Amino acid sequence: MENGAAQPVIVAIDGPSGTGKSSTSKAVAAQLGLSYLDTGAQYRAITWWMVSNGIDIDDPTAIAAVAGKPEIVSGTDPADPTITVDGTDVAGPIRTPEVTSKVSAVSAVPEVRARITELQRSLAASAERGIVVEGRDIGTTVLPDADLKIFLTASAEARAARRSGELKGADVQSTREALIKRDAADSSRKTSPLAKADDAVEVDTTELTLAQVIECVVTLVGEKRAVK
Ligand SMILES: Nc1ncnc2c1ncn2[C@@H]1O[C@H](COP(=O)(O)OP(=O)(O)O)[C@@H](O)[C@H]1O
Ligand SMILES: Nc1ccn([C@@H]2O[C@H](COP(=O)(O)OP(=O)(O)O)[C@@H](O)[C@H]2O)c(=O)n1
Repeated sequence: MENGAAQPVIVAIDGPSGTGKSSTSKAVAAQLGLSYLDTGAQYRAITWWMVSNGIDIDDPTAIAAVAGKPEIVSGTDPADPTITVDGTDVAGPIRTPEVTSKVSAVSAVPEVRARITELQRSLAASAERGIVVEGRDIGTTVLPDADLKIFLTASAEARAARRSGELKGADVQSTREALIKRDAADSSRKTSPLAKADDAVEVDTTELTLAQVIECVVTLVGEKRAVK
């Protein structure tokens, strides 16, 4: 685009846990002046609400019945992404091992996905300069018309090493097993499973530094913008 008034650009970044989606998406959005949405945080937030309200996580009917109740609000500034449930800041509580172990079951419930998908589409539509949205089903289901779709991968070993580096003291082997279990649940659910869209660019980050992955995505966005 000429005269600096770039059209909004929508970037979808999907992939399994620990492939670098959050770090890459935040940095790309910040560099390009775009909004940023962590959709995993939204699924974690609704899971946190279910746990806090004593909903039986093994009962999809019970989850479906209350899926519309919590008000989940995401702040989309990549320098300060926020997440609240009914006005309470839940950025910390949504990262506990308990929520992490229950989020796949809650996010497999179709009523939960419908609710959260609607929020995601509305945030993407209102992002004036565009947005980087990261998750599991963004390119396939939430934003199938995204300008650019990226699917990040990495070996289970690399992903487990990265995650246990974050969770101080966590043992790599048990982190690896937990990751593999969550990926299997996310990939095998019926409603919008974790999957690469046919038109997504796959980037294997196993041997790349975070800076290299960011540069790769920024370059791909530039190429898309040039032909828009
Ligand atoms: N290419 C990379 N090389 C090394 N570490 C990375 C790379 N990408 C991300 N990380 C680190 O791995 C951890 C998980 O990354 P994150 O972006 O949260 O992954 P995801 O959102 O896919 O689960 C973070 O500590 C991050 O700094
Ligand atoms: N678009 C998305 C994003 C996350 N999720 C669910 O939310 C969970 C947490 O996502 P996350 O991105 O915070 O996970 P991490 O890989 O960052 O630990 C995933 O394991 C999925 O069960 C989903 O179903 N669809």
